[in-house]
Amino acid sequence: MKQIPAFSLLLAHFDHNELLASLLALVAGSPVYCVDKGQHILYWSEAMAQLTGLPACDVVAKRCAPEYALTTEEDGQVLSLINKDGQTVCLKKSVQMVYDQYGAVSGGLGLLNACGQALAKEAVPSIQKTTKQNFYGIISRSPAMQAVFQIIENAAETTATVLVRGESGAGKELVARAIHQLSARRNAPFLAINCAALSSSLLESELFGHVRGAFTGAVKDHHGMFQRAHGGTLFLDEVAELPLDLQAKLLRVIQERNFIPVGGDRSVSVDVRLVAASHRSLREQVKKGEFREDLMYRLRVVPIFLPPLRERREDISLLLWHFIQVHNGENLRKIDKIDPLAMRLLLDYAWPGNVRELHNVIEYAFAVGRGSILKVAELPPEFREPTSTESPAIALLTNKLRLSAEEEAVAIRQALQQSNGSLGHAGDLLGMSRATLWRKRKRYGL
Ligand SMILES: Nc1ncnc2c1ncn2[C@@H]1O[C@H](COP(=O)(O)OP(=O)(O)OP(=O)(O)O)[C@@H](O)[C@H]1O
Repeated sequence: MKQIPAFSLLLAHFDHNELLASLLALVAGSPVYCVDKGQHILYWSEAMAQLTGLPACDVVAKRCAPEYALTTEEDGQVLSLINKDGQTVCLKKSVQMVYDQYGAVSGGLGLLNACGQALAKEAVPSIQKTTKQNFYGIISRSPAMQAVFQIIENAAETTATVLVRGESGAGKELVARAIHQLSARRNAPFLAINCAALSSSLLESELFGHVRGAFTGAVKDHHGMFQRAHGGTLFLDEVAELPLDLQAKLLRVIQERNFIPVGGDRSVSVDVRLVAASHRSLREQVKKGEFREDLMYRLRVVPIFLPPLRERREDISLLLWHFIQVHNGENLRKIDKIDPLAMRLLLDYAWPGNVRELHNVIEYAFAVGRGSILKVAELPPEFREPTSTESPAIALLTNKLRLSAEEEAVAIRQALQQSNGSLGHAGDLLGMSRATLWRKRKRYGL
């Protein structure tokens, strides 16, 4: 064992567990982590979670990614990674191996220190090719989304019609915008219309325009979206809701690149790239007789499926920190920590409203709470309503499910740390009375 001066004095003076706990508490604000000899993560400081966007609960007890490996050869190596804000950061890894009493490696401790600018530039190209966590404003590190990014890149080079399928709030419009931005049409207009939001006649007039006198109130010619998007991209959201008569008109524009405005007698030629989106399956709509099969095939030349957020859980913490960062910039409040119980609730939630809902949750926390820690009480009410698939954290809050003593002790320790030892505050976080908390604390020796 490597000895530092007065090391034995230190060991003799303190209880070893207490000493270790205090040291870990001291370094929690630095990007420090620890692995066992099989490179499984044993400890992941709060600063590591902040830096990488990966909370401890997602990585502890799992084998670390190769870039985080801790071996003597890795000491002094430079690693570049994309942080939770989507920026590439360059870090120097300092490694301290830990040996057992026979001199065999039993694990390692790692510390990441920021490197200089020049190194950061050198490291950028290779990492950007493999991991894009911020793709034209679409934040994701999920493999399924990385595949979507590749399809977007390839499709953008063509003028093929794209059909994006995904639940509400999953980012369909962002995909359409990314295609436009990446395409040669980027300097021409990008226009978006929701086909479910307007009545059939209004929609027709909005899409194809009308001539003066076409109907009561049509006092002058009106250029529709197809004309205004000439040379650019038109995003047709909720295309499955398009009435059948307008489906025929849309098919004609796609096939012949021209249309006749409402009340007009001359066709207008246009060059517009279409991106359509739907939360429904167009195939199902075709089966029900509500969507034209020929139009479906014309629209889904390049189909893109956006998985819902609950199927790409690795994106939850990344998105949470992304939106926190955005709101931190508004100077109303600066959140630099998410209470562990709140994080568990957020990670376990089903997110029916997908990323839009996640953003709303962060906006809510900024509206109702203050201070640097996002707490359970600052989450919208649905996070505190017990459900049939309760997470252990909810269970603890509602006292419905029994946690193992170990899990309960961890939750109590975290809540006490969070509230600087205040029993009242920790009890609020845990949903326990002061007396219950006092008793449990004594029982677990906390
Ligand atoms: N991966 C993402 N990264 C960052 N922001 C996202 C992401 N996905 C969605 N958003 C944000 O969530 C909101 C909803 O996204 P968007 O409008 O693209 O979804 P949508 O699937 O088109 O929803 P709808 O069908 O309800 O119109 C927007 O504010 C968007 O910026």
